[in-house]
Amino acid sequence: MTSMKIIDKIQKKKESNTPFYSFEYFPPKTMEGVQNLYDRLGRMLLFEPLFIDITWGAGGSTSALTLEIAEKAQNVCGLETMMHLTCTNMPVSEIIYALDKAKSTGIRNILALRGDPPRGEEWKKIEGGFAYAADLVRFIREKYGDYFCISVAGYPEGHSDCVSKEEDIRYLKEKVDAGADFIITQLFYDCDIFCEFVEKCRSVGINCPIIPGIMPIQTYAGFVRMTTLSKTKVPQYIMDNLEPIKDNDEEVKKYGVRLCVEMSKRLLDFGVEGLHFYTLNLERSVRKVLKGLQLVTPDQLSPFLPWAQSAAGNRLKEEVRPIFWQNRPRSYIARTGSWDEFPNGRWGDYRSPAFGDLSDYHLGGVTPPPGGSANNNTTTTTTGDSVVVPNIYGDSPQSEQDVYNVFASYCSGNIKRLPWNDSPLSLESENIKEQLVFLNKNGFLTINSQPAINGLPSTDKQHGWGGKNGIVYKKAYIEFFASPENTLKLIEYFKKCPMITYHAVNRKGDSKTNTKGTNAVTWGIFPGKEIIQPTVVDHNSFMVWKDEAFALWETQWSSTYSPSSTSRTLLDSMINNYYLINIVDNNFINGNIFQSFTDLVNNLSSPVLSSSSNGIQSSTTSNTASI
Ligand SMILES: Cc1cc2nc3c(=O)[nH]c(=O)nc-3n(C[C@H](O)[C@H](O)[C@H](O)COP(=O)(O)OP(=O)(O)OC[C@H]3O[C@@H](n4cnc5c(N)ncnc54)[C@H](O)[C@@H]3O)c2cc1C
Ligand SMILES: NC(=O)c1ccc[n+]([C@@H]2O[C@H](COP(=O)([O-])OP(=O)(O)OC[C@H]3O[C@@H](n4cnc5c(N)ncnc54)[C@H](O)[C@@H]3O)[C@@H](O)[C@H]2O)c1
Repeated sequence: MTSMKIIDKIQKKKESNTPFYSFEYFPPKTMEGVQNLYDRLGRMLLFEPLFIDITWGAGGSTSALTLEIAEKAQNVCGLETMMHLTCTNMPVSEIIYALDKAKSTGIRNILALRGDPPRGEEWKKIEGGFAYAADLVRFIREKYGDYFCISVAGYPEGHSDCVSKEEDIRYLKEKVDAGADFIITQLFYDCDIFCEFVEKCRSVGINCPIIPGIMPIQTYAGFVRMTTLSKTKVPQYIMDNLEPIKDNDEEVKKYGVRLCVEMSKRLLDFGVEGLHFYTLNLERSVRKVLKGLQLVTPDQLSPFLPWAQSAAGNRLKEEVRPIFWQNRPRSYIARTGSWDEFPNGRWGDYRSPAFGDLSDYHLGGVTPPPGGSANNNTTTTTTGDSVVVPNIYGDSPQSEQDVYNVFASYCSGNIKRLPWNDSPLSLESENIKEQLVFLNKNGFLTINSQPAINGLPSTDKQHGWGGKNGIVYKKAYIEFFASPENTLKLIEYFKKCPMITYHAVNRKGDSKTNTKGTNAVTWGIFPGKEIIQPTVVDHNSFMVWKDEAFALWETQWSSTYSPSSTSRTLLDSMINNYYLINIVDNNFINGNIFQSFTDLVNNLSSPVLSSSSNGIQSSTTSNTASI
């Protein structure tokens, strides 16, 4: 395909008086995700977007992949592609490399950005790099003349670093004056704010197209977390509309589509040339919005009917939902690809194209603060170390038992968050709270769990999911850190428990497991549907998650102490030695996942005779509920 400048394409659309739309994608985290993104790009090609664009990971973390995907999208998929390029950590030589590479592969469109800082850091200009997007635009024009069409970012609510909206608009004008051809805005949910922004831009002489960035709401939790972290204004009526349906994922998605259609109509009436969709690598909602706006024909939609997908053999792979990320909102937002196809899915499938990296600029570059940064104090410990005390986790730990007590305090509700858990235990854990406290006090440091459920109404307040008239099931699941000694003892114990499956891995990657397969841990039966299996435990995802899990321990907790402090040394040693383990009790009818821990604490090295050991004996269990 001969590539074209997007600004010329916009001009042509304007002449024919037809609105356009475009789709943003990000580089998926895994190679399987990348492969599936290509499939998805191929399918979305049928919608005939004016262009697509590929983001540049925070701090250049995805630069090679961004270049590769942009090239394939342009040359293999035949999509007009715009590559994002940021200044973060980029010396001029690397900027030239990226632009030369783009040029040599036929890409003619660049979104020039300052970029967000790498996770957990403040933005800094590097030696020999650029400080602002305007400098990058100027540089591209100087070195490449008119070859590239350049777009830049605009912020209807003002950029998070800016002193005032007026000043931000002045800097936006500087980018346009430096040679930018058009503007794409940050997402927003209040159209009035966008319209005022455009009017202010026009009043200071910004005359180029200003394209609104739109993100369909995919899940209630994701939406609330994302808009809170990025401080995006949400009109009250949207929150009021979501309130009664917030527990019904399918309804939330449908509302997200309706809202997007309404917003898009308003924006088109206002006179925007086109709509830019933040797809999060998902296709279903965007497809429905385009259908709602009558911008696509039935022919363009038909290949996406369920039977066509099934014939392509994609169904099985799209049903996989690893459980590990359930407590991580940022990962959760970036990786909820699976929710697209299965409204009850919890966490990203590592093979899904929507399985992304942690850095999501839609959060406005906001990284949740480490453990106590919001309320840190410097103090001197009994050992004389001067440390920053993360109040949020209590006093600085001096022994492993102190660390155990922090985890236990979280489960008993005295500490509100842990590095892996942004909010307190959920209602789902109420009946197993005491057992979790016991585990943690004894050195099994839990970060995730679910109790066994043997058939409860899908509307059950504590355990239900997925809307009305269903029946839901869960296998008991616990994920925790444990010392190498405790890990070995547990593994020995599990040799006599055929119904227990586990995966254990330390930071270095030494892994132990008694299972290879993908294990369904949550499923539901709904009228007129096949079994819905939203959550699985899966080895490959676990291995990806373990890097994040150990990194969180370090970045959110141990690194908040000074390097020579006792607490830092202690935590670092635990991080380097402990195993991350998940166990599933496959006997969801009468298993007792906590038995093994009680036995170990009581120095019993194997089960006496429990339901988990033979899989058939019935016992009274405190963690199983039935209809
Ligand atoms: C459509 C879109 C796509 C994006 N894609 C990515 C991506 O792929 N990867 C990524 O990491 N991030 C991305 N971002 C996020 C963006 O990189 C961040 O918001 C970043 O913090 C600002 O980038 P910018 O290009 O808007 O910066 P700039 O325009 O340089 O502005 C940055 C800040 O500096 C201020 N400023 C500008 N010029 C001056 C000056 N001369 N003196 C003083 N202050 C000044 C501005 O008011 C603003 O507060 C995207 C944002 C949008 C809206
Ligand atoms: N619960 C389900 O099976 C299910 C299924 C489909 C969809 N959903 C939807 O997914 C979203 C989130 O669901 P969720 O309830 O599973 O998410 P969650 O984040 O509340 O789940 C994490 C689970 O781990 C527990 N946990 C957290 N920290 C822990 C720790 N340190 N030690 C031990 N356990 C800990 C929590 O109490 C909770 O039970 C909701 O919108 C929900 O409707 C849930």
